[in-house]
Amino acid sequence: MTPREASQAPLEFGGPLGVTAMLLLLPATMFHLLLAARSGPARLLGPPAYLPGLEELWSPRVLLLLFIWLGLQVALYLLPARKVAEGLELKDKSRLRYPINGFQALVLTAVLVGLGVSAGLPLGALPGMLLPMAFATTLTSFIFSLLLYAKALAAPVSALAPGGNSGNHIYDFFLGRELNPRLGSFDFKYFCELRPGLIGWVIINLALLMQEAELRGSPSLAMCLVNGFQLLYVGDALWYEESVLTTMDIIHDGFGFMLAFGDLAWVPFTYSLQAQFLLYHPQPLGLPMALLICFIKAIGYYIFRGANSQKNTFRKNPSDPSVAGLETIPTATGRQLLVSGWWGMVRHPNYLGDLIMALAWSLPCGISHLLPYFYLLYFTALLVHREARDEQQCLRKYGRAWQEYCKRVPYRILPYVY
Ligand SMILES: NC(=O)C1=CN([C@@H]2O[C@H](COP(=O)(O)OP(=O)(O)OC[C@H]3O[C@@H](n4cnc5c(N)ncnc54)[C@H](OP(=O)(O)O)[C@@H]3O)[C@@H](O)[C@H]2O)C=CC1
Ligand SMILES: CC(C)CCC[C@@H](C)[C@H]1CC=C2C3=C(CC[C@@]21C)[C@@]1(C)CC[C@H](O)C[C@@H]1CC3
Repeated sequence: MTPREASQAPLEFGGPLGVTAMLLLLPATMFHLLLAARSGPARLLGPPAYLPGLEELWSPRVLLLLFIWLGLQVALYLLPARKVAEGLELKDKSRLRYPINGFQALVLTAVLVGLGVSAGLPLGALPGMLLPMAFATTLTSFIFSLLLYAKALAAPVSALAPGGNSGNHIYDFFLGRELNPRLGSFDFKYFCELRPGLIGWVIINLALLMQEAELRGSPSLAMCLVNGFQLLYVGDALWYEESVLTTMDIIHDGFGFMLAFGDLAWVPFTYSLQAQFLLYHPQPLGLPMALLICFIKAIGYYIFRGANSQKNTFRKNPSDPSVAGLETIPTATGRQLLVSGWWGMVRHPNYLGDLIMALAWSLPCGISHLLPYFYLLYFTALLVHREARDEQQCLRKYGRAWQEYCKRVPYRILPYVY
């Protein structure tokens, strides 16, 4: 790329050195977690009990299964949608169109899996295939990201992501050079963000529950809670699918290894860690404690959904009766910022709700091990970093109005603490 074409956007994630470390560390962490969950001591820190050989990781049959899964999700994506939504305006003033049929894909997948299981599909065998499945998915994500990068090299400058065209090949491969890579109307980033990984996570959880029921006669209360909570989270994401169109992943980040690996491999294989842990380390859970955990989950969900819906309603129609009475700050762009309601409590109330829910997902696993709390730790780091990135973008977008908002609402995620 000539220097004229390279973007001047500041480098993120520690620049080329930082992303090289992440390229290696992310898959290594995922495999460490998969191995630790099935090992006796289930240690989050410290070396794994053993290192699997290639014969344990590589299976052409599992690769075929992965492609069948991806093919099924592509087919469901291409089915007629109840609605086609428009994305935000792009640099060239055009808007892309996106099918809103993610929830339909979840329901149809559940129906197909249900039919398969009643016809003898051994879903309980999936937990035994997680290692080769994660290996096949990592390999697929890597090759897919290489193809995306090669495609992006031929893309016009107007199609590039603001942050992923620094001119450094490794950095751009990791962050993603092209903003919205598509084949015809098929949008790779939008498809990957919400379908194969997120729905795959629910299926892996269900398989772990079925395997537990096979081993111990019935699924444990802890396993049922983890399955129910995470199904609610995925169902909610797909029900409100349209709101993903305004996230930084869609409007700002390119589609490279970070999101391809994150969406396809990281989400299903690490977000299912609590259920994996419970299969190999059953935890007693009494009814009073279960009720308390449900209460924590309900508070988290109430804040998460309340905050996200309030912002989405306000962005779509500021005169909607449910948000019309809220106090706002005008900005030079013509848009307004909410300064009362959920968004007057902290600057990221939705992150607070999400973190409370993350705590509720780990609590059914007891407090004897740190491993099931990995998601909470990782997610706190992800959201603190994401909040800082969003803050920079909002400051660029809204200038003085954003500074005024920060003065009026001084805390970022946790009132009076952070
Ligand atoms: N489980 C997981 O791994 C992850 C989950 N998430 C969840 O996904 C959801 C979306 O998160 P994310 O995309 O990071 O960010 P948000 O949904 O919080 O969106 C941030 C944007 O909201 C707008 N905004 C900020 N403050 C205000 C205000 N006061 N009034 C009106 N608009 C405001 C700004 O955009 P603009 O003004 O342009 O509208 C800002 O860029 C969250 O609930 C998060 O918890 C996110 C990442 C990972
Ligand atoms: C492992 C890497 C360092 C980072 C990978 C990040 C991705 C796993 C996440 C980036 C943004 C995400 C969002 C969601 C899932 C995780 C990823 C893909 C949601 C779909 C989760 C459900 C919420 O309701 C919406 C989220 C949007 C962002």
